[in-house]
Amino acid sequence: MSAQPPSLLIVEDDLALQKQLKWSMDRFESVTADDVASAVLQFRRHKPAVVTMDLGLPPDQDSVSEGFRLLEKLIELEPTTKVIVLTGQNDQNNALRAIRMGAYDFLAKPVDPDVLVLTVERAMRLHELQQENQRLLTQQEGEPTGKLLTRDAQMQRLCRTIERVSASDATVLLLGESGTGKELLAQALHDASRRKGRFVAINCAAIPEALLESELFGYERGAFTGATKTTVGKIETAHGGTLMLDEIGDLPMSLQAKLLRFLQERNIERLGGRQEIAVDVRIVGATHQDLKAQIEQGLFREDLYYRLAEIVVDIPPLRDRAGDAVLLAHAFLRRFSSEQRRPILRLTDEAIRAVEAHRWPGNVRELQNMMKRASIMADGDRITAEDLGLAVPDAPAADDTELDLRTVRERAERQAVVAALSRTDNNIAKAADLLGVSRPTLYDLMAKLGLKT
Ligand SMILES: Nc1ncnc2c1ncn2[C@@H]1O[C@H](COP(=O)(O)OP(=O)(O)OP(=O)(O)O)[C@@H](O)[C@H]1O
Repeated sequence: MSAQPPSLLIVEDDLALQKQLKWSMDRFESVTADDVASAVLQFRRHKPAVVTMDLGLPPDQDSVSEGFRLLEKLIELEPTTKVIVLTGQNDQNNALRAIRMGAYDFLAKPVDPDVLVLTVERAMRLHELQQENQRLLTQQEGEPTGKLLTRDAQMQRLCRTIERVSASDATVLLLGESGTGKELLAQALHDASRRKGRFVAINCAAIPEALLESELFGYERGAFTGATKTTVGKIETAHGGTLMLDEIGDLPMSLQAKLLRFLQERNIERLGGRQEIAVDVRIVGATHQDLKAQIEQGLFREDLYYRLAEIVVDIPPLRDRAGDAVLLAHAFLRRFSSEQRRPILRLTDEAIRAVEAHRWPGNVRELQNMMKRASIMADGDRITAEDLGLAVPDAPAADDTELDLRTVRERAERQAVVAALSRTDNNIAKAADLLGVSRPTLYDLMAKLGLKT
């Protein structure tokens, strides 16, 4: 028995030819079959990456019906398999039909062994890369920041920072416009920290000043009129976990002092209480405000700022993340389509350009809401710029002042690849077509630029 599992299945009913094919492709571990039943059996058993198959199979060698039956079955069993169909000369129609059904490639008989080996090799390479990509994707989903979709280099770096600081107890300050994903990142930080307690978020801007103190610190029974029972505050609720103070720039001065005291001493006193309660909580502050400017205006305590800002994470707005708007638009459409049990909605090319050009003042939240509305309102399976209420841009503007050729080239390459992948919703074949390169070249480029599908 060979050490390697077979990666190639050769389906050919002419045994002499089958032997010849096996011999000419002896660099691959292969198994053979001579009809639909034996091919399916071998396929299920070995899950080969590549199959070469004849279309004329028994019992009806002169027709292509058995061949197509097998092709359909193989693609159904494993859509990622690369099937190479060997057709008769002048059999263009069947070749095209096979490709439409999901075959990877076709070759006309008699097949040149060198061409065959080359085609199989490329198919194997592609299969391997796709498996690797799939593995990376599932791995990414398992990561704490896996729910955060991005292909932007700065955002990816930021995710790694979040994962890295998660193990420490450092207080983290997330700065970013509204809807940029601050809460998503705070939650990811908590998940990655493996702190056993809960993740609790409180929006400091949404709660009236009079109530905010009791919300945060809790109160004892009888502390004020209406305090009929002792109630723990958000800080205590998050004991052992993470407390996100959203819109911390809106925290009233009186509470800033109290929060600072808590951060220094790590214990709280409930309203109306006399006892100090030690609380172990990781604080994550978040705001869309410019805290430094607020400090200058006397609206935010500088000492509190430095307590909060042990690690500062600047989240870029969506408009500055290359390719992300379209990537997210596709992802949201897929999610909403499946939630509404309807076929996946697609953006027209014009809609894609409009999404790319829009400034997204409300960032990811605005985009998410727009896709949700569009998916509810859509009549057919296409969404136009008009459906989205977006203007169609004229021509892409270029304002590149960078003149170092290598930097310019690399940036342009990354932009083009990211845009092509986003536009085609990660369809490698279509993205490669758009870019005018072969699929293997695109995979090489993606590897070089550190991009995942
Ligand atoms: N990169 C992303 N990938 C997927 N979903 C995202 C991403 N960024 C944000 N979202 C989603 O967008 C919505 C808004 O994000 P989130 O609430 O985290 O933003 P925020 O910065 O906290 O907003 P605000 O400042 O208004 O509170 C959420 O539903 C979130 O799940």
